[in-house]
Amino acid sequence: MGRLIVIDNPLAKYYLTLLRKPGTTPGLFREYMRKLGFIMGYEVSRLLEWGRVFVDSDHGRAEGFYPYKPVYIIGVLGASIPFTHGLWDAIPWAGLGLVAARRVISENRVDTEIYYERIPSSLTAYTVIVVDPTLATGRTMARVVEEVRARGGGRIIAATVLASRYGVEYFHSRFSEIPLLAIEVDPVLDKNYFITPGIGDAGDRSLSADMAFEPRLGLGFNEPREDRVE
Ligand SMILES: O=P(O)(O)OC[C@H]1O[C@H](OP(=O)(O)OP(=O)(O)O)[C@H](O)[C@@H]1O
Ligand SMILES: O=c1cc[nH]c(=O)[nH]1
Repeated sequence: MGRLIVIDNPLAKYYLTLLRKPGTTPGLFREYMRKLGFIMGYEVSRLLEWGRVFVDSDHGRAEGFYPYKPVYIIGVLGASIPFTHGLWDAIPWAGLGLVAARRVISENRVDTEIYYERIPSSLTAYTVIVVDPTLATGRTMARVVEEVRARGGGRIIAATVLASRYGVEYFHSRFSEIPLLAIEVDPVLDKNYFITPGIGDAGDRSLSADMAFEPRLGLGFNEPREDRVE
């Protein structure tokens, strides 16, 4: 069985708790996803390769670290935009590749269709982090890993917010050597291939318009008003 790393951190679990609530508006959903991306970047950094370096401060020499091997992040569009952004904030020296994928669900079958790719033709020099906020059946993550492999990507790390137990098993049955990091793993994949209890449709919730944006200010933008600005 492959290596599953479930992030043991109350701050991460708190933001996931907020993502689960159906009342979390798209603006806040994106904000919490981005924070989770940063936390995930912090955890992924333990698996990156670091070199040691001497650094001279004004008062003497100390030992420090520097990123030894270049990194590429591959974000899976569209749901992963805020999560990927947060992870990139944590590891800003990484390159960013994008793959757009959608699930095609037919009777008793789910496939992943890739409809856009912007990844370097060779990834041999890089540690590659594949980032997608949900891993339900695991088909999308596996399909994107195949694309990375086809470009010579050797050292790969998979990062998600929420996985299903089934998805983890499927992913590791295909790629037992790839570490998979998740904030949490839920027990059930329902008959529509959704993670249960889950966070709903992460794509819709991450990308939708938000007429209640900045609810903390109580502005209530979605209340109709007469005095429109022309
Ligand atoms: O593990 P899987 O069963 O493959 O499901 C996970 C995929 O589902 C979601 O994408 P979706 O197909 O909803 O597309 P979207 O991001 O464009 O909404 C999510 O972002 C993953 O890519
Ligand atoms: O539970 C799920 C499954 C696929 N995609 C999602 O966004 N959520």
